[in-house]
Amino acid sequence: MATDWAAGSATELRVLRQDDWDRFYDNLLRAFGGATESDEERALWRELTEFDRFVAAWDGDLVVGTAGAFSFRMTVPGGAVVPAAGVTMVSVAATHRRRGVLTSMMRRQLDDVRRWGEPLAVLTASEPGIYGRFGYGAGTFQVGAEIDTARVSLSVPPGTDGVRLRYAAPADALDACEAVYAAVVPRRPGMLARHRPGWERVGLLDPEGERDGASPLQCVVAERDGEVVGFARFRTKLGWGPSGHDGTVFLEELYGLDPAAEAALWRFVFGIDLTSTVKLHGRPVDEAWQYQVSDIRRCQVRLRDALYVRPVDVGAALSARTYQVPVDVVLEVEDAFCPWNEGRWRLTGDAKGASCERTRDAADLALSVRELGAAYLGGVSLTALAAAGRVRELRRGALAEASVGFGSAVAPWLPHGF
Ligand SMILES: CC(=O)SCCNC(=O)CCNC(=O)[C@H](O)C(C)(C)COP(=O)(O)OP(=O)(O)OC[C@H]1O[C@@H](n2cnc3c(N)ncnc32)[C@H](O)[C@@H]1OP(=O)(O)O
Repeated sequence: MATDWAAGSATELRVLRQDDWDRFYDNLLRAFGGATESDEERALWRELTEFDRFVAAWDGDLVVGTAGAFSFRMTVPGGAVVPAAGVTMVSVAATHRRRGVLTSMMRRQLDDVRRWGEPLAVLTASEPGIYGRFGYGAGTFQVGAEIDTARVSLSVPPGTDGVRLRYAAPADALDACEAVYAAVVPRRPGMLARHRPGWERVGLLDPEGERDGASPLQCVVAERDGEVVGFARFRTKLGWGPSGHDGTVFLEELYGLDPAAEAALWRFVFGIDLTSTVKLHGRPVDEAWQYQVSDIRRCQVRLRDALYVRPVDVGAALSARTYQVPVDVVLEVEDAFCPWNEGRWRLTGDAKGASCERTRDAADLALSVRELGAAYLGGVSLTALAAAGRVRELRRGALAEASVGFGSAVAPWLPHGF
């Protein structure tokens, strides 16, 4: 069995065995505050664990560190769905913190991802300060909002009235909802294809302890001509104040195959009787509802970092996506943690395809792999990163060319955590 040693600690890394999963997971839960969770949730995460891609750090017979990498496939600009290691379940016991255990797990993991031939690693971070040193850049952002639906109305596009809505038990509608999800995946960079059975059930987890007094999960499906064209999952919590009802809708998921299907679902969510607030989180930054509301200020929109992206094989990652306009630039890449990426790469590409090869030519832009990760999905502009001092233009005009090329007509979006 392969082993590594964390610098400065007597901690050994081993691939996770089935028998050790409970100890692995208990370390993770404790690091996240020690909350208990339902048997159903625990069983599902065990089912989703890809044991040969997960490691535990051991101090003698104690699990003191955990990390895993799901074998995701992620949409990239241009619509290709590309292998990406979904880094997950990272924890170090507080008794063993700040001794390099995380660093040793990240070292092992990125070496593994390279060996598996996956060009990208992605994650959602518990704290934004942790992963930059390992080459991850924030590549997608997401919108949360608290909408005063007593005062904010929604104007909807033609065709919305032709969409029929009906309630369904979330589990009964699962297959139809999954078909909608699968159809939407190629449309936005950052979306994850359901790569293994079980992922479709993550959205149905509904532990009572996490409802905070709200209803069990509800589901409404949108249909046109008998076909399911969208769905929303949400909870409601009714309340009564001195002026009457002040109920809230907690929106968990909403997908539509076309603008009218989406608008019908949004209109429904805005209009549920006895509610006057809609709270939502994790939505795309460019979603249509923001341009359909009568008063965006009363929606209290806020932005948050979501998916962190790390090119593990710069050449493969940059040639897997397409570019909005033709680009021909030499990138000088700095990557201290994965030195195989360091040096100059010539990227040539357009909306049809791309190649990215080693070169000795003079560099046009200099940046670290973290900035490349941030810009990769098209949601963070190289021009903005240059203004922040994180990208250097070495040939006049190269920044604008690359920045437009790397952009995406639709904002990248990570629809769910992992
Ligand atoms: C993808 C996911 O699963 S995200 C979930 C991450 N897990 C959590 O947040 C659970 C609670 N926290 C923990 O378990 C741990 O504190 C961890 C995993 C964040 C860090 O583990 P440690 O073993 O203490 O990290 P390690 O000692 O390897 O630190 C490496 C470097 O990162 C820095 N670092 C570690 N944690 C943090 C942090 N939360 N914020 C900023 N910097 C950090 C260290 O200071 C160190 O910096 P240096 O190299 O300049 O000295």
